[in-house]
Amino acid sequence: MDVTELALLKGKYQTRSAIATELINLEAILSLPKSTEAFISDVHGEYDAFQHVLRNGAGNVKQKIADLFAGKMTAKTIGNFAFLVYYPKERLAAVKQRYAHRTDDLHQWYFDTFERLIQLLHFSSTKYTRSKVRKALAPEFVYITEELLYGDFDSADKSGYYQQITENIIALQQADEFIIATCHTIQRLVVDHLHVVGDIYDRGPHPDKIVSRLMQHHSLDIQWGNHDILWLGAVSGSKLCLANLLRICARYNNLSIIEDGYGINLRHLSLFAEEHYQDNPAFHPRQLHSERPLSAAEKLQITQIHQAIAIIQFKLEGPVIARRPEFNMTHRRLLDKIDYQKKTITLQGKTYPLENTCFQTIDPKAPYKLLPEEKRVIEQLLDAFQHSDKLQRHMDFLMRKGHIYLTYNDNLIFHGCMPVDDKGKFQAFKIAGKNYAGKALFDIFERNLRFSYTHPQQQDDCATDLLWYLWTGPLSPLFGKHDMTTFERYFIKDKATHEEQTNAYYQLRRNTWFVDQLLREFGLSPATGHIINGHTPVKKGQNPIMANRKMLVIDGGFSKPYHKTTGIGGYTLLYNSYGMQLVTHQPFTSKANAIANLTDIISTKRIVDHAAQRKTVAQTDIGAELKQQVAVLRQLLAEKNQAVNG
Ligand SMILES: O=P(O)(O)OC[C@H]1O[C@](O)(COP(=O)(O)O)[C@@H](O)[C@@H]1O
Ligand SMILES: [Mn+2]
Repeated sequence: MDVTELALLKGKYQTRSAIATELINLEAILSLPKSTEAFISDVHGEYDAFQHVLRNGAGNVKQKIADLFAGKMTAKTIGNFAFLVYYPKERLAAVKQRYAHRTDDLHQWYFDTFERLIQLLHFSSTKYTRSKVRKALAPEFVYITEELLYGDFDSADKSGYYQQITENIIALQQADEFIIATCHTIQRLVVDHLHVVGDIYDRGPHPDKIVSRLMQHHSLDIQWGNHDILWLGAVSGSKLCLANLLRICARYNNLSIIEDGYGINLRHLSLFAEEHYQDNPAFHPRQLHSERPLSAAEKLQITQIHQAIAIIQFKLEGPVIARRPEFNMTHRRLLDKIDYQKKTITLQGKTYPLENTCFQTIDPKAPYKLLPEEKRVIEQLLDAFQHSDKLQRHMDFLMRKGHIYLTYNDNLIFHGCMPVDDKGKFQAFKIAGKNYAGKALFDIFERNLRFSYTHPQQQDDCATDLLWYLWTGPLSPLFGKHDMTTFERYFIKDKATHEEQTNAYYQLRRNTWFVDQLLREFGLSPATGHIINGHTPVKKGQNPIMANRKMLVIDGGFSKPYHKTTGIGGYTLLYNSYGMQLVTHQPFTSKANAIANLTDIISTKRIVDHAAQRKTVAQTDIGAELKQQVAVLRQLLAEKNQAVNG
């Protein structure tokens, strides 16, 4: 606690009774059970699946219903009730249709539902103070809900009073609103704090909706993923980050996020592409079966854009790599390793034939030189990105809530890896003549990102180039692979060249000694800490829980294109007062399907660890702050008591 906070606290509680009341309050809070945290990762634009997980409290809502109504509800009733809590509006519509001409039955349903919801709300809020619960209630229903929540239903004197309230809710046509508001409050209370472990953006269709939804969330933090960095990088002035994200949008048939989502016009790029590129199978957009099939003209247009932006990207890479020798990426300057006549490329001494080439805008004598139109297109796009209000708001939010890593309640959270050598020694990266490794490496990247973000007009400076490095550099903690072989995958058949060698971190993190060393590096205790990562999809047959249960990887693949390799629809991790649980989600098909068939996507829960004793708020980071306040208030009270007692 700093001096101003101390002064504020002293100023706020002037009288002895005010201090005593606050002390009683704080100490009571410290003894409450620790609230529930949920971790989610690599959502990659899959808004509906993400929403579902928020609505079902990462599986927690159903668990609470099952615990509370054990022996009183069948599995089917539990499922029905759970879906009402997840999707109250849609489920209400179905119920009202069912009871269309049976008002009495509908009223009975309302009475039963009010009672169950209030019981569930009560059960979900026992860990919190009344003041916190009040903040989670819809303002228009605070009074009514509190009466129902804390009322004494058994007292004969009051039973008429409660009956009057519930009957009036129906008579005054507030029943639906009340049910919807209460369900939202329950959703909110079952998970008190959300950690988003990176990669909100790219591949899936609606990252913008995810960010808008997160902006409404009551309590969260974000660890940036390499894909999020592309978007932050573009707004910070990196043309390379911009070219990469556009290329990925074209590749996944997602250009509408740019145009419709963020109101950025792609006309110049599209016209340029149409003029210079033809059809090319290597650049066809990937399409999932569930999507509306593209017309031939649409497909051709995206294929042309895809090639145009990919070539701009490869051209832009040359000068950045050249001006930053400390990036050690000279081998990634590829356009000067091509024999344009023979259509071959020589990599590490080996020559490969090139296929699906589209090098017509490249001058073999100056392969990295942009055509004047290419220059204009990318500059115009950068300007548009930097002037989209909505994108700016979203990126501001990502900056405000985001970090490269976070330590929170004993745990270390980051998206990718800590770059290490085979022995587990932290690898050093040189920035402006100085070496950074371990925690210092994470910190210097974050400092540069914040600098670049606040200086968007500086586009060729080191801080901005480092943003692109974070996307693809061999020592980037967000990437963690030696090369990103994008070029090879478009143009070279030999799959050996497509391989992306991973940092030794991904092997070593299976070992307890290694995880302990990392926790210590960040000032955490190996006895209580965990590391939580996203980034690498946990493939079928692999275990997401490693190193004596201290290392947890929760990229289960929300991303639809990865469902085949992971076999599941994603993981979430829950950390409550009893310990940690890993929740596996089945692939999510669509919201409409989930509601119509009541198909939940939670499959299994695996206990990661189980606390012998329930953890309390006192054992959390917030608890540590509260304890400091308690100490200050105690001292203040002692001084005041002494003054009174003389
Ligand atoms: O599957 P795609 O779209 O070709 O993307 C592959 C690229 O994505 C990456 O895996 C990075 O994205 P992730 O952070 O989602 O793993 C690169 O290593 C790789 O080159
Ligand atoms: Mn990633």
